[in-house]
This record gives sequence, structure tokens and C-alpha cells, in this order.
Amino acid sequence: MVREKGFWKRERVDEALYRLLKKIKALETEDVSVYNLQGRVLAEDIVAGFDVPKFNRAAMDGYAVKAEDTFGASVSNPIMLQLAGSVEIGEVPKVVVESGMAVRIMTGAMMPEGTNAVVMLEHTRLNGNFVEVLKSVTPMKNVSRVGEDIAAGEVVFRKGEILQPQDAGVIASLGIESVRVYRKPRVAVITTGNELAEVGEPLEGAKIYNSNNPMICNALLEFGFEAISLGIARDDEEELRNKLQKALEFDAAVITGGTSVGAKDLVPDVVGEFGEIVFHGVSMKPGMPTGAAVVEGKPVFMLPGSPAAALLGFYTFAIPALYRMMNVRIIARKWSRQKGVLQGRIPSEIGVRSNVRVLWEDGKVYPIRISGSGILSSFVRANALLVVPEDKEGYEEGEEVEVTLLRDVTEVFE
Ligand SMILES: Nc1nc2c(c(=O)[nH]1)N[C@H]1C(S)=C(S)[C@@H](COP(=O)(O)OP(=O)(O)OC[C@H]3O[C@@H](n4cnc5c(N)ncnc54)[C@H](O)[C@@H]3O)O[C@H]1N2
Ligand code: MOO
Repeated sequence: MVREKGFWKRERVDEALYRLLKKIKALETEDVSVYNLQGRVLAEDIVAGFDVPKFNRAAMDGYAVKAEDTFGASVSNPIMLQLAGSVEIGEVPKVVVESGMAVRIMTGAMMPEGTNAVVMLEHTRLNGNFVEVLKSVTPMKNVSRVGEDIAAGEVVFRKGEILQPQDAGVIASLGIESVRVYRKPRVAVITTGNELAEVGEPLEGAKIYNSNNPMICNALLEFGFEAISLGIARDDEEELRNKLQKALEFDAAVITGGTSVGAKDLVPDVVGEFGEIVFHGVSMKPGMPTGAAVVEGKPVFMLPGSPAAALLGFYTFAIPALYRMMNVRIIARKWSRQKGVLQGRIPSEIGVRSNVRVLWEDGKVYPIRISGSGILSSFVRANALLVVPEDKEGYEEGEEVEVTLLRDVTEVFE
């Protein structure tokens, strides 16, 4: 059957997309190793089973001391403490420190019993068996305390997060080997047209090379989806049916070409035999003849053959629909620049470029309080980076700043 009826009724893009998304369900979930989580959508909340760090540990190289022993120490008034040994990193310290003693310690090592602060190496002088303390420390100074990064019982990640390298780091630090994520859609790509030749074949007469298929496969890879090229279907109903049947073994299908009103534009009719056409014809340029169907719950995208229209149709409809299959809507993309009003002052040292981790939410930018280099959770509590350049002394509360997103900002469907 040839339609040759034109697009008198064209639907708005957002309405067409809304109706399509309502008809798509999430795929099933699977357990994936912490080594392979990049870009996967979390299907469960993750709760910390224990405190991170699990023990008080040194945050600087230097000497573990009782802070009270150092009170009043200065360069002009050094306080002498007796060197009582050293703590090896990764080992439970054997020394018990009493008043008047200091123990050599490295960043990350467990604080020995009896100590409550670390004097940085730069603020000491070794003198035989004695350590001269040149600067006093307050209790817990240069100590990373139990649960400072993550507290036991805390919900560290919520379902619907698109996982990033820092998340894998935090998940591993909690001793979790694998997590439940949505399966990634596997998408079949068919390009239609009698004029198409596959790259590698000779180009004869009025033929052109099939550029849409590699383009769409790469666009799928760009977002981490699996692409399966089913090659070219000639403008023949039977051939289209066969290819579509094969495509339906996967989770979704993208077909380009044959969506318009010409005598050879068979795609909507053939797809319509298999399932429900949700829309066909949208008020968008280029891409007016774009359509989508749902067949056995699987989306089938009918993109125009014109390459630029095909790619725009793909980004506009296929990307949101494929993320819908992983139960999320993306509100803002990773690495995008966003504006927001700063909710706290951010000081920065002149001459140093400060990478301040912040939370960007509803047009507001919140500085993340704990952001030392050892605190990986700061990269999870934050979703954006505010760079203070070398020549700036920071930003004031209330200033409008521009941040770079460190993760996709998402919303869950179910
Ligand atoms: N009378 C009308 N004619 C057309 C209309 C219309 O409303 N009324 N719409 C136009 C618009 S807008 C577009 S877009 C195109 C889309 O047509 P189709 O989706 O049917 O695409 P084809 O006719 O198959 O091809 C269009 C164009 O793209 C080239 N093509 C196709 N496949 C590939 C491929 N895999 N790689 C590279 N290039 C490809 C094809 O050779 C054509 O040049 O229709 C207008 N016509
Ligand atoms: O609407 Mo078509 O502009 O050429 O895709």
C-alpha cells in the first residue's frame, strides 16, 4: 500500500516524545562488577555497611602526638617530645603513646592509641631521639576521623544515578563487588533504500554510499548503547519485514529512510503491521517525517533518510527513549556548563587554581563542606566543579557562577 498522503497533521516534538515515553517500560536489571559500571544506571539504593574511614587515620605525614603536649609550641619555643617509634601504613600500631611522646606516621596510617593529632613533618625538627615541635596542634588536627568520608548506614547512592568513575571508587571503598543496574539496550540499525551501496562496494550509476548506518551505530556507541547493524534493506516490503523481524530480537530498532510520502516510502506501513505507530510526522525541521512505533513494548524509530534529519531525529527521540528503558530522564548532561547562584562564600589562595566541588541544584550552587583530597565522597555529594582561577581570591555568597557538571543530572520514572 502506498500512502502518498503528506503530513497535514504534524505533532509538536515534546508531545510526541511524551506519548512515546509513556509507552516504554524499563528493561530488566543485572548485577555488574564494580570494574564495569561506567554509564550504567543504578537500579537500587546503596547503603554504607561501615564507616569510611573505619579507623582514625593520619591525614598528613609527620608525628602522631597528644595535642595537649604541643600547646604553646612555636619556632622560638620548640617543645621536645620523645620519639617512641613509627607506625607502618596498613598495620595496626603496636606502640601505646604516653604524654611527652611522638610517633612517626605517614598519611593514611592508623593513629596509635593515646594520640589525637598529627604535627606535620615541616613543623618539626628531629634531634637525636627527640622531636622538636615548632607549631602546636589542636585535638584531631591533621587526623581523618572515623566515618568522616561516609558514615555507616548512610544512603550513599540512590536508584537512577548514572554511575561515574568516582562512584565506582566509593562503591569499592565500601567493599561492594557488584551492584544492580539496568540492562543496556541493544539496538538494531536498518537503513533502507535501493540507492544505497555499502562502503567497500563499487559505487555505480545513481547509487550513494550508506552513511546513515555507521553514523547511527556510532551515535549509539556515543551514549554507551550496544549497536547491531542489520545493513541495508531494499525498498521492498518483504525484505523490510524480514529485517524488522530480525531487529525485534533486540531491545529497540532504528530504521532510516522510507519515512516520507514517496511511492517507495514503505517503512511506516510495514512497521504498522507489527505494532502501534505512536507518531509519524512532527513539526520539526529538519526531520519532519520522523516517526516512532512500539512493537511488543520495544521502540522502533523511523528516521528520515536525509542524513542530517536522521541524526537530529535520533538525538531528539531515540536517546530519551533509550534512557527511558533504563528508567531515567536526563535533565542536564555531564561536562555541560550550568549557571547558578552561590549559596556560600568560596575562598581561594591567590596563585592557586582551586577545584571546588559543589552541588548544583535548582539554579543554586552549594559548596560541599568536606572536600580534602582524601575524601572521595566529596565527588559524590557534589555534582559539579567550580574552578577558581589562579588570579581570583574566590567567590562571594550570592554571586552568579558557572559550574561544570561532573555527572548527568537525572530523574527516575518509577
Ligand atoms: N512530497 C514530499 N516529499 C518529501 C517530503 C514530503 O513531506 N513530501 N518530505 C521530505 C523530507 S522533509 C525528508 S527529510 C525526506 C525524507 O524522506 P525519507 O525518510 O523517505 O528518506 P529517503 O527518501 O529514503 O531518503 C532521503 C534522502 O536521504 C538519502 N539517504 C537515505 N538513506 C541513506 C543512507 N543510509 N545513507 C546516506 N543517505 C541516505 C537518500 O538517498 C535521499 O537523498 O523526504 C522529503 N521528501
Ligand atoms: O524535514 Mo526533512 O527537513 O529534510 O528532514
